[in-house]
Amino acid sequence: MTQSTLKRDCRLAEEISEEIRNLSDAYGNECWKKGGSRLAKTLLKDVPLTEDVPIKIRANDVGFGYGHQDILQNIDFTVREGEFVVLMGPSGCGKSTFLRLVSGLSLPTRGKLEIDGEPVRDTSIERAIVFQDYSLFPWLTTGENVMLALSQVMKKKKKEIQQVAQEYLQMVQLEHAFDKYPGQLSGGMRQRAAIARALALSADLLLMDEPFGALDPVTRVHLQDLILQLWQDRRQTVLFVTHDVEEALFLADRILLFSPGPPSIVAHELKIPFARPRQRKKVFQSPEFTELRDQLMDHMNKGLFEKLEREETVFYPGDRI
Ligand SMILES: Nc1ncnc2c1ncn2[C@@H]1O[C@H](COP(=O)(O)OP(=O)(O)OP(=O)(O)O)[C@@H](O)[C@H]1O
Repeated sequence: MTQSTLKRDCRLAEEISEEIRNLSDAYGNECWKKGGSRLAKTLLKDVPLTEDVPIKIRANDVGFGYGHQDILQNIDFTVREGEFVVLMGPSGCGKSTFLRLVSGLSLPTRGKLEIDGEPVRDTSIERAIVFQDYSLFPWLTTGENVMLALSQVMKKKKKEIQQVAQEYLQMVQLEHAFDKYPGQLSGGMRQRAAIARALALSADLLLMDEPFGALDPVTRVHLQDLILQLWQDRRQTVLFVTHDVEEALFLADRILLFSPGPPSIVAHELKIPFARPRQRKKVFQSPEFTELRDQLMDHMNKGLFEKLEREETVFYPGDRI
């Protein structure tokens, strides 16, 4: 063994023991399974996604409808562990509906939807979701909303849980709102509180439905960077819905574009080649960025114009809120 490999292995051993200490502090002994999987992800965080990475979500001919109206049809794709996948498509095409299916809040009316090789039958603490309408408990303060989520995954005393909740609220610049009720917050603040609550769960799968829709541009940029930073550290699998083309290109490994529908299918898939960790300026100024943005806009416009040619109603984002 050379001196440099010895040094490298010692450093790795130090990192492993440090991580084990952190995990044991954070979760206690009951949660070693979860701790072990986080440890593996932490150690593998800089390893690129390859075909060898296990499949997290598999949709096989998935369909869903309300009554006689089919909303989603023949949805077929896989998402690998640790992938950041963005879902895009015109308003009303079924992106939120698909997130509900993955979360287990609704079940497919046809086809198979699996997570970790098991059919989705119910909701799970391993799947954190940020809804468009924030859905905080109005009778709890902002801090209590985050603490409630944390108490599901941390076996700790109230004071420690309170401290961690404060840290998550600080991440979304909301530490001053700990004792305020959701009704006392602005829409953007409620949205940030819901994001803090979802992040606090450290779930394997993070489902985000237009999480930055109500935010001002500066806060939006801050939260995009935060999500990417946390994703880089934790390597959660993320499904993220947005109407913002630039946001999608900056965040995603892959973009799935739904057709206008209903019923909608996954009409196009775009792989995003920018190296990680990503630097905003570098990405936005690259020639590939402009090319990908134009490609994506072309695909989105094509779907909409086809729909108009069939003389169907086209909805705009926000029409249905
Ligand atoms: N509870 C419901 N009952 C009947 N139809 C519904 C219900 N919820 C949603 N829909 C319909 O399902 C379709 C898909 O809605 P969904 O909210 O999934 O679209 P979306 O792509 O997320 O839209 P947006 O971008 O506007 O949020 C729409 O036509 C909508 O009207």
